[in-house]
Amino acid sequence: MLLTLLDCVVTVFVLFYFTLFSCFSCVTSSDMQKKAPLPPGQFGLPFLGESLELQSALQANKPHQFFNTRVAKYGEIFKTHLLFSPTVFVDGPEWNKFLFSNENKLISTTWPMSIGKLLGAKSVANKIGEEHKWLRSTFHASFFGPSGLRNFVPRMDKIARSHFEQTWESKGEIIAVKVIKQFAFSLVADLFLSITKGLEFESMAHDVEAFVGGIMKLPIDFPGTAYHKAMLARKSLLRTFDMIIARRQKDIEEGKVSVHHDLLSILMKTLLDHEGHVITNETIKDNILTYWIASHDTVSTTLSLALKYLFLNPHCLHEVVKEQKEIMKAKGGTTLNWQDTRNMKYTWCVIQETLRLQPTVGGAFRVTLKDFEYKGFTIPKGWKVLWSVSPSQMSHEIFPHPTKFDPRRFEGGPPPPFTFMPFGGGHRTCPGQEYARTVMMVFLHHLVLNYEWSMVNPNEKIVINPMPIFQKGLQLKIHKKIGEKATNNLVT
Ligand code: HEM
Repeated sequence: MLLTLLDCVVTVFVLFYFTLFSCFSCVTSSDMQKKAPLPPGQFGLPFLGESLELQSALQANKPHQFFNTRVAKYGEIFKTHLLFSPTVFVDGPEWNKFLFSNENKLISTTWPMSIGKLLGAKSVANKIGEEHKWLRSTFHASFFGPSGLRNFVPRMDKIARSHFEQTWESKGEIIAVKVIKQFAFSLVADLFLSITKGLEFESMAHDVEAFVGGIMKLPIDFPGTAYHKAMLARKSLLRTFDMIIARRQKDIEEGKVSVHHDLLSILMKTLLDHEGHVITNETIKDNILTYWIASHDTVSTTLSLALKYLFLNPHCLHEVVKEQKEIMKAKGGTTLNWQDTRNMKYTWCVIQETLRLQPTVGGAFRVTLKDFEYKGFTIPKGWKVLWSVSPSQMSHEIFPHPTKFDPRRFEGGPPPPFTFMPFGGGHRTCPGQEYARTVMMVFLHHLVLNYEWSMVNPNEKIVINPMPIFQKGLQLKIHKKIGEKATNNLVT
């Protein structure tokens, strides 16, 4: 009750604050009489703008409808008011190209302060310019690019097999999203920190859940709120990281572990920062946390959606099984390697088609750094611009029969530039995409060779908040393949 009251007070305060901010932005823009006009469109209700309309489109899992109705009314560029800020939306690949080539010149990343605080001052998400570039290339070169990742595919293969044995083997029915999240968590805990079980594993699992549960909630740092729990989880995770780092330092000095053992060891021992010093512990901790959180729901959501589409399109599942059997036979049953995951071409088309039809990350906000003109309209400094993947991914011209699940549309080369961007673009394009692809290929390999599944409710509702969420967590009936069908008796 106290919390409900407090929620109300804080909400009113936040609304008041943001309205003042928005009014200020509007006054600034009214100074620009000589400039091109503002884009057409409506700001909607006081305080709330058109946030409720967007929210209801997301609840109905039809975000493109919010944009399409306005594009039909105003044209390819329109203004609106979302999440307490005047916002401009522009449709089409030409804008995507413009936007992503002007990062840090005309626009910049913008996170609510509350999220920035949770991720930490040294997080890649909070950095811009040279430091941002350096952090990304450091993580790419050490682990998240092909040259780093290829060393870890056999280990992913091992973790996947153990996951299926422990979690799927004896079950008749599962809540798929929950179970796949456990897989994603085990992978990160092992590959980033070499933690596979025990108290540290359990406490991090608990903390990551609390962190993810509070990151998108009202930012009230008061005992009992989801945001407060997330802040506590951050502190607890950093304490655990400290203990692991201290232990690792000793182990490396004593030669007990290789410096290429996992992401942590690689970061601790083989990397230098701008000034030629070893990367700091603060930078390591904030970024391990950021990459961990960024991977947590994205991979599990995408895989769960793929399982749904494969169940609803058995001919596609048949193609995936065929491809995976061929890969397994060609290697005589040995552990998967990097090249195997890149040979899974049709399976990758399935994931891309999944991300086209039901994007895991629907888009992002940017803030404008100065007034600028686009197509005869002024976009004022301090406004937000919203980039959304949905409109072009559901365009009839670019993707004929856009509502049809058709992985083969991705065969024979990528779609036209800036039309299909599930991992974003430009300076902030997802640095975890190769990792995500590899993990998803390994998971699907073991899944389709060993299990059959059916959806308990093929019409299970999905809402977007902010990622697609199955209302019942995707209930699946599963069935282990046996005898002739089970072809995955691998040699380890
Ligand atoms: C299917 C899975 C995934 C999808 C669809 C996805 C999508 C995206 C998108 C669209 C962005 C750009 C957001 C923007 O423009 O502001 C992004 C950023 C990011 N992603 Fe992913 N992601 C996925 C998986 C992962 C994984 C597995 C990791 C880590 C291992 C990761 C780490 C990050 C990080 C750290 C950023 C922020 C980059 C920066 O600010 O420079 N993502 N992701």
